Amino acid sequence: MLHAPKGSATMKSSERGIGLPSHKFTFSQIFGPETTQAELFQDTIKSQVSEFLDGKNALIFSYGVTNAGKTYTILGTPKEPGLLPQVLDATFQYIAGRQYEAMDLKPYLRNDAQCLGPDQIKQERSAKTAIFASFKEVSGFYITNNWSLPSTFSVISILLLTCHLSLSLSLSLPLPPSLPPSLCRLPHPVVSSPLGSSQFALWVSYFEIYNESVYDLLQPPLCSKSKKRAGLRVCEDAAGDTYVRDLKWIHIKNMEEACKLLRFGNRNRSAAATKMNQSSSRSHSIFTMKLLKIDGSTVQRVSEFSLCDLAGSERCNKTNTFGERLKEAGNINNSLLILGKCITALRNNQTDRMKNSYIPFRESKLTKLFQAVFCGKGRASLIVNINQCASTYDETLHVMKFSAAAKQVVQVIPAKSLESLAPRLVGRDGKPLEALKSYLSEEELLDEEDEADMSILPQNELLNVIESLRAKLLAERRKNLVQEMEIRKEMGDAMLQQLMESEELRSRQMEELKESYQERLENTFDMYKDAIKEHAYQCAMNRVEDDYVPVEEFIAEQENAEVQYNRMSHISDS
Ligand SMILES: Nc1ncnc2c1ncn2[C@@H]1O[C@H](COP(=O)(O)OP(=O)(O)OP(=O)(O)O)[C@@H](O)[C@H]1O
Repeated sequence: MLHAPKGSATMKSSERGIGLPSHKFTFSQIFGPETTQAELFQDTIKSQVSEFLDGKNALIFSYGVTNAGKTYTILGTPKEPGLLPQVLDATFQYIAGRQYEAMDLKPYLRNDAQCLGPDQIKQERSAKTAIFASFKEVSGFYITNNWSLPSTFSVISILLLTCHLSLSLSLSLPLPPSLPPSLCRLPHPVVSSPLGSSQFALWVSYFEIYNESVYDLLQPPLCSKSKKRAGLRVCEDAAGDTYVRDLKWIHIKNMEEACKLLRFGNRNRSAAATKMNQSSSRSHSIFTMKLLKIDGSTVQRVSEFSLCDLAGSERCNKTNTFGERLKEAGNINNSLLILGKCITALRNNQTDRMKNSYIPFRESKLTKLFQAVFCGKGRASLIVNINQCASTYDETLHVMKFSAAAKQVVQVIPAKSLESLAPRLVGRDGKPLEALKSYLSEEELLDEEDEADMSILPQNELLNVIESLRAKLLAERRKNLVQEMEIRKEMGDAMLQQLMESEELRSRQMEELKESYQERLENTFDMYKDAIKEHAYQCAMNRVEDDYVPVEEFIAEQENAEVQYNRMSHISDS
């Protein structure tokens, strides 16, 4: 239950009769400030860790306003290790004694693995050595970045009643039928050690999305500050799954190595002080583990577990944001906005069978990268961090509204029934497929309030009912509009088809006509040619007949001419 404090924008609005001063939200689970990190792990993501060890994908987000405890939830402190070190610890316990030591099998693209040659293995080893060489011996379990805060600030942080609200966007996949039943049980601590001869290799990556660019946090820092870090590209593999190209994947064997990598990555992470948090994270950081299950020298499966520490959602005026910080805030808010839009569109598509809203996964790097998980290839959980600080009330309310929308994505789909549908839930374009639409029955789509006696509802509940009815009416209108458009499109298509067919017929007839004219023309031409030839021959024959002189007459004439000539020459001589 959120009650707007005096002076907050929400309270001011409600005093003017717009909106309510109190809001009620429902979450999967709520944890108070007394909750330990171990309890949080047990009650939230433990089941996802066991699924990960069983070969499925998992994604955890920590979300909330700046300074609400997101980084604390994910990383924790040396005394209170957060979710990430606990997941790593559980994984190493699970694969203990069954680690695949050779580094010749490495994750490739999003879900594949590749076999490395001797030179590539050498490169992998030297990349790992280069990272570890930058550390002196690490003592202790886990060391985060700068946890020491100014004394005034530490007082404030003690007063913070940081809560973790957990909800999950569960789109779980069925267990592979080949899995032995022993893997489904969860004794101490998360999943029992596997039976059989399988071995496991754990590879990790750590990157951040800062100002909509992806940077590898396991890349050695640049020597010169003037040089710009190289951003990495988000690409798609043949199956349409996204992956970060040229991202460093490091093979780790124990918690000490994991701890060093985390320290290395955290040093590279873009954190800058805002007015509200001295070590505020200005980027979304994503730590991903890939577990390769290997039989002999063949990779049987690759499962992925990502923990995403989102940058704080914030309004610019509160956090004194200028220049570079302002640009960061814009990018942070934009990617969170897109995340919100995707979740809202997913929810809308699930609640309205006729709706097929566009889901803007591609509009931000964050959602593009995790599209597959949202679309059924794994299970996503959102851990919402809030604090009771009155000055961030309006932002916190915003966070809660967003999370409430995310929560509804889960409520519509019973996870068990989803299992058989999950792989077909959403197409590559992010649109939900027919399977899900037809799965939801009319009754499931009717809210309880449709059947309730509304007169007994308090005013704010009535407003909610009105709001929901308004939304339904709008959805209905939109549905009708879509149907009308579809009919128009169908008619247009049919007319176009008809036009194209008649056009084809016409051009075929033209062609035939042309051919027949051509033939007739050629025949006439031949006829004329023959006639001309005949005429020319006749003329020639006539000429021959006219000019004909019999031979005897010709000879006599010749002789006569000769005599004449001789006589003439004699006269001239004398
Ligand atoms: N549950 C908790 N118990 C004790 N201290 C906490 C708790 N949650 C947060 N803190 C402290 O509050 C301060 C702010 O927390 P943190 O840096 O995790 O916030 P954040 O939400 O990640 O902020 P940003 O988004 O700005 O990075 C830190 O000093 C952290 O140690």
